[in-house]
Amino acid sequence: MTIAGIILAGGKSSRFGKPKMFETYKGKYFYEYSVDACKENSLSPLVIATNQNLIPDFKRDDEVEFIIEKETEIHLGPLFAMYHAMNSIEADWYFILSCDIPFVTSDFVSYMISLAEGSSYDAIVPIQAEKIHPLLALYHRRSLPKMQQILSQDIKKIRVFLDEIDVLKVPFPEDNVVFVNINRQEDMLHL
Ligand SMILES: Nc1nc2c(ncn2[C@@H]2O[C@H](COP(=O)(O)OP(=O)(O)OP(=O)(O)O)[C@@H](O)[C@H]2O)c(=O)[nH]1
Repeated sequence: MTIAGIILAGGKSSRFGKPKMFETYKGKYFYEYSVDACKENSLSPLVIATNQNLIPDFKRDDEVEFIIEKETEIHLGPLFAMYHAMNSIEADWYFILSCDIPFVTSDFVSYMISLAEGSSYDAIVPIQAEKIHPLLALYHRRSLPKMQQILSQDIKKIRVFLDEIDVLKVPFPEDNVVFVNINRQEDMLHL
């Protein structure tokens, strides 16, 4: 079973006001927490999906590749970015990680991966207090055609895609901080 790691680190960061993947927490860029959690689980290939404008600020790392969206694609959102990256990489499963979740841990990634072995689900997605976290989740290669179909209808909502595939929803306790997600400057108060 091959599992690729895909870190989504593009988008507009319009609510945050500046590219949030380069915000720091305890001396590390936000996106580096995702990189490290993937490395510790030997996810390969390990890629960062981003765009040309952001590329210069990422640290060079021999273990990390970049998938770069074209100028016309950079504002198409996470569902497109997932599809674009997954479609360019050969793997059975893809671990998608959002760049704005600095509390993501290797143990979390490891637990999610343990559920993928032998699984016939199309996606394995965490859920906490009834909130689903599709940008910290595993997607099987077999979900790609449905993703493409949804995008071809100009639908950008991941929820619509999830309704069309077979999803294992994995419950996490309410006090688990892994899912703390930074969208606005005031969210930094939770760190
Ligand atoms: N590669 C890539 N990643 C994206 C894109 N849009 C969003 N993301 C990533 O998806 C995750 C969730 O993004 P959002 O916070 O919903 O969107 P955003 O554009 O980053 O921020 P807002 O403008 O504040 O909505 C983050 O990790 C983003 O970096 C995109 O078009 N390309």
